Amino acid sequence: MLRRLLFPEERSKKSKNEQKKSSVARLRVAFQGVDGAYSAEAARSCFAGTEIELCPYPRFTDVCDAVARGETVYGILPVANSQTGPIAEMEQLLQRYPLTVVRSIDFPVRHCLLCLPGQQLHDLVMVVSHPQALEQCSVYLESLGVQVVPMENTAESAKMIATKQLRGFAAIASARAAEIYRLQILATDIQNTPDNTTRFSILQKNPLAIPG
Ligand SMILES: O=C(O)C(=O)C[C@]1(C(=O)O)C=C[C@@H](O)C=C1
Repeated sequence: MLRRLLFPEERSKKSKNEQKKSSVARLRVAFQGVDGAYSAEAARSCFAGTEIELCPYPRFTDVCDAVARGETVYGILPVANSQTGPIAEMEQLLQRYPLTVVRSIDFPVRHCLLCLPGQQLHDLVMVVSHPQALEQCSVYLESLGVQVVPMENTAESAKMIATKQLRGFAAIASARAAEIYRLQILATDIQNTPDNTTRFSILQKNPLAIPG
């Protein structure tokens, strides 16, 4: 107690060290896209109760590279969807990289239509999103009758609309992406099937063998 009073700087040094240690100890998980992507949400749900550090990468192949190089302990990939089936790109990546699927979860994917605050359905000329999300919402999109443009990631599409303040644009993404990028939700549950789920797999380079 007395030492703390006499040397307060010692305490702040220690807490900085502790902070450093805890951030090193956190499990790094690579995902494709930006915050608010379904991959990130699925990783949070998969590691619920464990402190993880979500590490964004632009492409799915970068996620595999990050795990293969040891930059992150885990990576997460969307491997199949309840409506559209197995995702070919992921099957190829799983064959190409010497990585092991250590866990898989079926994550509910509830797509929303997001735009700048104040915009209405009749203002829209273009909808952007990941090709998988566009396919999963094809019925709704046909009814909208606007131009559809594929992008790398659902949350990235939302982020682009917010950053560039794109009027007349909407993104198909999660409700979480709307919150993060301060967009308005024009419609919810726009996927073709109400119980739409995507299977996400967690990858690891050298999983520890369980003794015994
Ligand atoms: O774009 C995202 O947010 C992703 O996580 C990718 C992805 C996919 O590739 O299937 C994940 C879940 C949904 O099925 C739509 C898109």
